[in-house]
Amino acid sequence: MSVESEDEAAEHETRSNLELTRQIYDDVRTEFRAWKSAHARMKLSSLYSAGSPESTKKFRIPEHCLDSPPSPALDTNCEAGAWMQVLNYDSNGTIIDSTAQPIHVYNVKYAAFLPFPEDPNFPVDLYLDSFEGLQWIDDLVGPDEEVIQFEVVRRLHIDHGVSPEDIDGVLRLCGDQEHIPHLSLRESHESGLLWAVSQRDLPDVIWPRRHSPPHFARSFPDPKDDFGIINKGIRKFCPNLNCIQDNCGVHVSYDWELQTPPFRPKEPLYASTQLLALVDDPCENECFSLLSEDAMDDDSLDDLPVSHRTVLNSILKVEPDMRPCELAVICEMTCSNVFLLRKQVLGDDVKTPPPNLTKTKKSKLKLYAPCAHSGPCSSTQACLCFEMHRRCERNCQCDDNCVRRFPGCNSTLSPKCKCRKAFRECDPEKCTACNARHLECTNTGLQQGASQHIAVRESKYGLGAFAAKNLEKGTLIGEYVGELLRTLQFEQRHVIQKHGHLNYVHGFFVCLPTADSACSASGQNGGDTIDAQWLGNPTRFLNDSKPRSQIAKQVVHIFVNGEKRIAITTSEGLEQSVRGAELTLSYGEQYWEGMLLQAKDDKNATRTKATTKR
Ligand SMILES: C[S@@+](CC[C@H](N)C(=O)[O-])C[C@H]1O[C@@H](n2cnc3c(N)ncnc32)[C@H](O)[C@@H]1O
Repeated sequence: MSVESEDEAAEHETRSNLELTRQIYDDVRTEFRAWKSAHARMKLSSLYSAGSPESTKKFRIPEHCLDSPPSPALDTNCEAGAWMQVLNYDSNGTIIDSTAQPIHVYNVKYAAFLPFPEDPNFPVDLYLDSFEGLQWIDDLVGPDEEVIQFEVVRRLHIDHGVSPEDIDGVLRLCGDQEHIPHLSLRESHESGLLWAVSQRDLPDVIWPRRHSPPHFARSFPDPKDDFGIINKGIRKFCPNLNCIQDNCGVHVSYDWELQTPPFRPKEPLYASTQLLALVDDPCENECFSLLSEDAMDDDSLDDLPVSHRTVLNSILKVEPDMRPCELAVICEMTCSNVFLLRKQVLGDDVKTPPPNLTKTKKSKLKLYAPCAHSGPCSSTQACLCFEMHRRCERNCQCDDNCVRRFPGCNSTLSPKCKCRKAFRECDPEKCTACNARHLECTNTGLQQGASQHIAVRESKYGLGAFAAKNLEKGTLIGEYVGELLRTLQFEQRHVIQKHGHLNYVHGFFVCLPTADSACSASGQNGGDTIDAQWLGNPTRFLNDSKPRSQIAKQVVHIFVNGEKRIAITTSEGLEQSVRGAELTLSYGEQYWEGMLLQAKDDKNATRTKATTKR
């Protein structure tokens, strides 16, 4: 076949694939629309039968109004000419009447929806300001389009045998010609149409000719690439080691890369013979510390199975300085063999700390991120914790005995407990004297979920929390829990809650002045806030003690295994909170300043609106 005819054949195939794809697209779109409207009708009829008054109203913006450009800012006079037509339906779906109402046009470029749209006092500009810096994703493939494309791909591949490569080409061509945003099937192991679809619960569309979904080869890291496998796997879990949630949505920030730095091979800090200094007592597994000098130089390990070598090699990349006695247990080998193999693999030179492996992005350090680098946590290693003047915590990748880590207490006596003084709960891994591991220690209340029974009932300011029994001073009443908000969400919620004069947001910014120096900056959630409006426990009903009450409680921000949490306790200064008394705490002047300012602004806005109308 000549070169020209080969080209022609390829062109012909592309053209027929394109026609086929267009045809399939048309079919799938028609089937999907039919399914969707049947689905919507079913929903609507269930609403009618439930007799919901809302179901008899529908809103529609007349089409000619959609053409008008949105006005740059709040357009109170509706100059852009946008109207909303309100149609009233009876229970048979017949229109009873229709009225046209002018609508305000906001340049809502970023906000998904506007709260209190009918309330002229809502601070729209302030609310929209909090969305600054966000933008639409231009090439977003909508969820409906994704379902349609997935089905098109399935039919092309299963019914017509088109290869994944050709499908990619023809989808691109079709998308470009018809201006349909599209994804290629696989862009990386974490992006592309197939990956996006695998992340969703697809709607249960009943396609006329449903087959099993296509299986396209997915790429996995090379089985010999230990770090590739670890780094692919760790993304499935929450980076916070205290959390056991897979695909956790609470602790994972938008900046995954920074929050969970990939694991990298560690450089050994000790020469093999220097490991002898780390052994106090020889282990019972043919301990290397008992080897004669001659035997130490013998590096013939002929009898060692290959699988043992492979396992040890992998572990040495992650923990090169682990004691041979411990490694021997993990690898099911004798301690002497571990020692000899380590010597063979890593040599016997004293290692100097390697150059910086982790380049940290300083501009993004607002969020808490654990440190991850080789060598000790010092200025030479670009250690994030060192730079931020904070302690290393459990999520950091440094050794357990890193000097920047809080050492834990070695005391069973509460006034002497270093952890209490530093506003930390005792650490089950470090505080052995008080037996924190088995939760015998009294400084583990938040970890144990300890709380006091609180009665919730009407108070002077809406609902309030009341002591259900006499409470001794210093008693942990409970933990202030709710949704963990990032700064941006916090700003948005704050505007809404202040407007409603009901605010359940509690910040982590404040820290008691006597706290450990690590307190102000460190913590997995430093800089975040807790919002108890929609989720919480009875501590959300503690009102403010203004004017000063005799039974004020205190809020303490406590470190629990590297995370900041909010404990509410009865004040140390007071003898006892009696049964039936209202439990209150001080919200702080700032809280009320914000709320009052807002109330004043609202009043002024009403007055201005009224004057303008007149
Ligand atoms: C965390 S909530 C407390 C529970 C609230 N009373 C309820 O009914 O859900 C805080 C809100 O309670 C009200 N509040 C609490 N203490 C108050 C006080 N001393 N004076 C006026 N309002 C107060 C305010 O509306 C405030 O935004």
